[in-house]
Amino acid sequence: MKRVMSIATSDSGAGAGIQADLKAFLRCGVYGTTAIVAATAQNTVEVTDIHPFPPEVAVRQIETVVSDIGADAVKTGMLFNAGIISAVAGTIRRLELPNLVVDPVMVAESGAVLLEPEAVGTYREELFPLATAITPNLNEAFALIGEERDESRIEDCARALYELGPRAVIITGGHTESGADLLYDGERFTRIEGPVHAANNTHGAGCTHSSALASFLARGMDLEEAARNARRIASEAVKYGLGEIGKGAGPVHALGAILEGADL
Ligand SMILES: Nc1ncnc2c1ncn2[C@@H]1O[C@H](COP(=O)(O)OP(=O)(O)O)[C@@H](O)[C@H]1O
Ligand SMILES: Cc1ncc(COP(=O)(O)O)c(N)n1
Repeated sequence: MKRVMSIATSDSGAGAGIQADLKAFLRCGVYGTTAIVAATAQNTVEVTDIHPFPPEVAVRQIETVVSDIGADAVKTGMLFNAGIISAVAGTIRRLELPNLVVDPVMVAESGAVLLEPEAVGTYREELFPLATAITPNLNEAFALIGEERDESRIEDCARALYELGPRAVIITGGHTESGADLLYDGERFTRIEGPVHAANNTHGAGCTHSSALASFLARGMDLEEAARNARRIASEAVKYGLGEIGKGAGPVHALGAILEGADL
């Protein structure tokens, strides 16, 4: 079984973050491991607290897991501050970890700020150059290049992000008119189309997408095939989203499709 590590933050409501990543790994047929860099006190409505751990806590978890279990791919999720981003980037570089997917989480579905504003530069300078792919949503994509969101300029935005050094950029489509993800590999643009579902229960969609992408890269798919399958898994998780859990945007359900009709 391929091994994929999530370096990210705990969501106590378990819709997004590390908890969503583990569910997506299970769905994608890989063995998931975790380095937890911070804890949020969070539900489907709000984030009431964020506790970042000292950067060394992330480093030790990554080293300890990799020295025994190894990793065929890595995804990063919410990293919260510059110190953590820098320590994670340095460790990934030193251990030469393959197939890095960077999901630059900045704002929660509920509106809470999940990245200290001054940490944007650390993402751009230290982590993006190591990435096989970065997977911002439309809002994050424009925020990362310091511009106002303007969907008509999405290709220029992808080009500007590509110039920062990742091997590819995928701007996810949950907040676009078409609902398509946009893949840019420095040569061509590919629209990753698929069904658009009534989008009420999307808490964790981005986390599920980036975890699935890392899983399919670990399993040996090329980037385009991995991106198509990642959109399929994320959109399926939205389709089966759990409206009855919590009072806000319900958590996605990564295992919904395969548990349907299962004898529990
Ligand atoms: N309503 C929806 N129907 C189908 N797929 C969706 C829907 N919302 C999001 N997705 C998919 O989920 C993934 C995450 O997208 P997005 O919502 O843009 O990220 P985030 O959760 O970080 O805001 C993408 O592959 C996107 O296409
Ligand atoms: C700990 C944590 N990580 C990430 C997200 C973003 O979630 P989404 O996948 O909905 O963008 C979150 N709300 N909390």
